[in-house]
Amino acid sequence: MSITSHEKLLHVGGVTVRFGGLVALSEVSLTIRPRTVVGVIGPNGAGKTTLFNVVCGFIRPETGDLSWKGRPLRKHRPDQLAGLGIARTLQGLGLFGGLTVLENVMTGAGRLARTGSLASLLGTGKSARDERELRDRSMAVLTELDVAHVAQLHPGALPYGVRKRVALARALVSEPELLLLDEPASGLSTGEMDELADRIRALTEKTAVVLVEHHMDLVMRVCDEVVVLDFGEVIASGSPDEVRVDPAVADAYLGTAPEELPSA
Ligand SMILES: Nc1ncnc2c1ncn2[C@@H]1O[C@H](COP(=O)(O)OP(=O)(O)OP(=O)(O)O)[C@@H](O)[C@H]1O
Repeated sequence: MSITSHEKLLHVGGVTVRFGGLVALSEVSLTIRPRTVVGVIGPNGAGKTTLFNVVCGFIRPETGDLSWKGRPLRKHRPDQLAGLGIARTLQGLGLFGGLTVLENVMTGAGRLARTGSLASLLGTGKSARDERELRDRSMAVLTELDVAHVAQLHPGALPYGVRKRVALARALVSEPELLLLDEPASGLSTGEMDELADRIRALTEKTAVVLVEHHMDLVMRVCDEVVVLDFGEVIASGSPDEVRVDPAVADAYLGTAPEELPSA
């Protein structure tokens, strides 16, 4: 069945990025449909983070285009993402050490800020009711992620796995239609990774997810579609089952026979 434009949430078309003489992305295209999980995998240096950064507006592609819900996405900046309905978590988490967990989560509400909530938080348009609503919403997301008990603590004092949940809560508070996750499983225990897998699947009730991840077992378990990059090129894409048996993928992951790739 062909994909009609209204079914495309995000489309990346023929994107090329160069750093000096190095081609980090070469004619990369991908489409994210609503409420699907798309994994972006590939060996070190394949271009995954660069692609993530292009979508976030950190890096402008040399050629190619992006569209969001059928409209061109040009010159967008990372601080505009929440307003568009896109949220992200970064490898480095990027939590503010001087704010409590609850305040950190409240800062993720850029999209809601259009109605004044963030302005209220920042004291630029005082509205106690807006702030209360944002607080309640932030607490609800923290509760959903089982970290409400640390709401009044500062993130620096918390275990890494808990901080990762706080970063996820901050991304989710804006109720994004697309969530970009950069290596969400790094540093997590096996149990935490299982919870993360369930969480990502549960998110698809409302949200599409792009998952840039090294942990193949997580990717194969939660993704509807997997895009494989190698040296900046898309060398394979399809369902986890299709990608797992693709010889080009095994070649890219040196010495890894297709049957040795983790099963779903
Ligand atoms: N700012 C930059 N300046 C120069 N080269 C860069 C820059 N960012 C990335 N690169 C290069 O572009 C290529 C793609 O890098 P990228 O970080 O996107 O890969 P990756 O798939 O995310 O790798 P990893 O899995 O190791 O995080 C690599 O060769 C990298 O060295």
